[in-house]
Amino acid sequence: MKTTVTTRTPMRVMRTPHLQKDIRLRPQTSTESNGSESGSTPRPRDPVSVFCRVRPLPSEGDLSCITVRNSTTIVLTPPEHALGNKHGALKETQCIFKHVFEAKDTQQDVFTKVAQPLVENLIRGRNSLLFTYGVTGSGKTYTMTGDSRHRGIMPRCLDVLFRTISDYQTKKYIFKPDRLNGFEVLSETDALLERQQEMNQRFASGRGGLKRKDSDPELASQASCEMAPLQGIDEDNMYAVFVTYVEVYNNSVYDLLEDGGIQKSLQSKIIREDANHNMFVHGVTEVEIKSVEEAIEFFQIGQKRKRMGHTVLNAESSRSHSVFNIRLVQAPTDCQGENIVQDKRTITVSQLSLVDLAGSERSSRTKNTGMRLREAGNINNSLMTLRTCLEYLRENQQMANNNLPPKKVPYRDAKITHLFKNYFDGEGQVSMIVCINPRAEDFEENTQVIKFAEMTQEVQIARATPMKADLGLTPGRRKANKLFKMAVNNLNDLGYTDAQKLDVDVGLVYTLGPNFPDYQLDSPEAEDTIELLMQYLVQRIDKRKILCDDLDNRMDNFRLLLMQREKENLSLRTELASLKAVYKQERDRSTALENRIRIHESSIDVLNHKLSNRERQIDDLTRKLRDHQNIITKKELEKENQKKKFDSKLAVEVDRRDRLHELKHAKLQNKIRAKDEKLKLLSNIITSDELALAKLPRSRSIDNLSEDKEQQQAATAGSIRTVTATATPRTDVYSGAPRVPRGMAAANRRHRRSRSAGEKWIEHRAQNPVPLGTVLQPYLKNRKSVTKLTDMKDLTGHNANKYILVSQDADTDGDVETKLFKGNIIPTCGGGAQVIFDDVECLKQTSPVPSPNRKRPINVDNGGILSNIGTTVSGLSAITSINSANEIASRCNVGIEGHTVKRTKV
Ligand SMILES: Nc1ncnc2c1ncn2[C@@H]1O[C@H](COP(=O)(O)OP(=O)(O)OP(=O)(O)O)[C@@H](O)[C@H]1O
Repeated sequence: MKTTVTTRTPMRVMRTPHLQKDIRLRPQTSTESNGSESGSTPRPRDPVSVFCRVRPLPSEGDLSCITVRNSTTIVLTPPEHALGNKHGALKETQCIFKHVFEAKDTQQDVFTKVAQPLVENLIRGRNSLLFTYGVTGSGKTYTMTGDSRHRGIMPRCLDVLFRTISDYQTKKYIFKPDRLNGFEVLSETDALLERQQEMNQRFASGRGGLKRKDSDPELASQASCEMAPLQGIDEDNMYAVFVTYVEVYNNSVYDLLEDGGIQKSLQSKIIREDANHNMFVHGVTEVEIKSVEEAIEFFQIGQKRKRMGHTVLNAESSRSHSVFNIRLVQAPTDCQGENIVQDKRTITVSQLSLVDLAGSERSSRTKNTGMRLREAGNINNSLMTLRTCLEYLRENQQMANNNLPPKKVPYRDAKITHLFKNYFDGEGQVSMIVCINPRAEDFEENTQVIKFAEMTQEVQIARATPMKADLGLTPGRRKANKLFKMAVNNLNDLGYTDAQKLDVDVGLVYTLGPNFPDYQLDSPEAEDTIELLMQYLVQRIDKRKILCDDLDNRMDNFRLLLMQREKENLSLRTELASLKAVYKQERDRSTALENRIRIHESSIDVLNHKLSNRERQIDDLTRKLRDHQNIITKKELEKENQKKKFDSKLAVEVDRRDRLHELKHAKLQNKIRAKDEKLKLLSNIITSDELALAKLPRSRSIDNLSEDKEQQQAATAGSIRTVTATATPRTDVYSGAPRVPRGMAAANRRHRRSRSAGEKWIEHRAQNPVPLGTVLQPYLKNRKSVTKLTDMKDLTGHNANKYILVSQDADTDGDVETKLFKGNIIPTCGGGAQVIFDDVECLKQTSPVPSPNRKRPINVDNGGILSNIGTTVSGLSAITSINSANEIASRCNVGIEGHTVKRTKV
């Protein structure tokens, strides 16, 4: 990017670097000014600017000896009591100054007229000296320093200076004092290290160093200012401010900012001359400051040290000269206007010295003795030396026109004159404020002061020529760079990311510099003009050479760049062609892919539609499933509840049955015991019958008896013929003919009788018997069914001769077992009847489905009473047989006892 910045700062003086051996600002030396000046081109000179400030009268009753006539003139009127004014011998004295400040004039007025031009000098690289001169109490310190409400020249100078350079300050320690009145340029890294070291030292310990408070309201109020920044700053330079504060007391120089305690501060310093013939206090503490508050803080530290030193030395503050130096260091920035050129020769140092001189009263008037007298003597000596120096300077300058040899100026006679030798002897601007206390008592001292001021005004000081290095860099580059960066940032914000890669070009601007000087040779100073023109032409030639070289370089660079671009262009064209082919292929491929995508998209739509339908269905089904599950859960709960109820009922039932069973068992036991006794009785009867029968003839009756006996035995022994009804599938098998048990006689007398021979059966059964679902039924032709045998007539009333007892039981497996106990009814001699059981038929209906509770059949050996008829006879059947046998026995009771025992249920 090419910048179009063509404005140049007015103070720039072109000077080619190769001609400049040392481009530091270098005031002329006394030798040059006094001796060799005659032979060289005369430099423009300005008289010392002397201002007068008349303070208000200390008290209302005081008489004044001063009258301010106008802004430049005062009149000194001798009071009547003044020395040598007998009979009005003394006349009024009128004195003219550059400007006279009256009592009503403010500190700002004084600053604007006196000090502001000096600060402008400072910024432009010129040295300046301002000192206040006057008797004690005339307002020197008030003018120079002021107080918190009426800030003096010094804080105002700092304020306006920092306001002016605020945007152009370097970081701390970029410039570093070399302890020989010069400066070095440090790199960013070194400066950073220095800053870190300083910070470490501050935090390390609370040593009595120059530690800075963060914010002091008093300082802030002193620092606050309403002044506008000054014009004319070189915006391509970077600036740093350094201050020193020294005191000259009894012709010794003390450093007021020295770190290390009062003892060290009281060690006097020596004044030395640097390589450029500038005078400086050797080893003085030079503090870099970055704000006006910081500067005032250091000033106050110095003031404090000054007071402490005076206490130690038993001195008076107004007996010393104070010198507060503000040094402005500036150096140009590089071609990009960003960093400082790392070359110490490019540094320009300018200085503003603010001097508050001690009071100038005579010792005879103050009537001092001893120490004070010595102080006064020293003060007078130093002020006298100043006066002498200025007088000699004036005389030398006046005599220079007459070609007379110059007088040696006695700068070294006093420290204060020695320190400022280069101002008077070299170049710069010197200003003096003469402070006057207008009271009549100070008339004589004021007269002396005014005489000194008049004389000083006649001294000419060479005008300072700022020597700034011209490195051929483009003026305004810093601003251009700043603008360029702003533009780049704007472009970046707008989305042009490539903008960041752009480089700013703030190279040389093709101009030969300032206008040609006036070259009219008809004036008396023609020779000077020619000299000036020659200098100007040399500068122009040099500048032209620089520009030509730069142009050649640029042309070469441009050619190279052009060739490079052409090559790039060719390769880019080839690349473009191949890319176009690739692009076409890719476009075809993408079209095909797009078509496929379209097809897939339509099928995806169909699938999506289906999917949504399916999802709806799934939702419906899920909802139904949930309903069903709820119903099932509900039912299961109900079932569970019912089961619980049933279980509880069952438990109650089982309990009740168990109890009944136990009762029955106990009853049975009793009955068995009774039956046993009865059986014994029966056997006794039988035995007695046998004995009776034995007496009868062996006949058919015997056979019958034996047959009956057999039947009796069978009945007694429980001869059982078991018929097993197998149920596969649910069919009942009835054997019909009873089988003879093992070990029994094969003969069955019953079959020998005809069935039609008049058998008449009494069927004794339950009220509602379970119907026999068997194929084969018991054959009972003439029968009468009774449910109860309550009376004898029931057994004999029907001419029945056969008795059958039908018993039905359901076992645990649910099988129904029907038993038919058969017997003959035999009338007894007592008119009763007895039943002799001779047969048992057992009909069993077995469920075709095997019950889980059904147990494997077991064989029971009952000692011949119960025969085991194969494995098909169940254990339960056997037990039933035993019960049946018992029952037969109980039935026998009917016959034996003549049914005396009441049977509730058979
Ligand atoms: N122009 C002024 N307006 C108002 N007050 C002033 C003015 N000049 C001086 N004073 C006051 O006069 C007093 C003495 O002034 P100052 O200390 O500045 O005198 P000085 O010349 O510095 O004395 P010394 O030589 O002893 O240092 C101070 O209190 C100050 O406020």
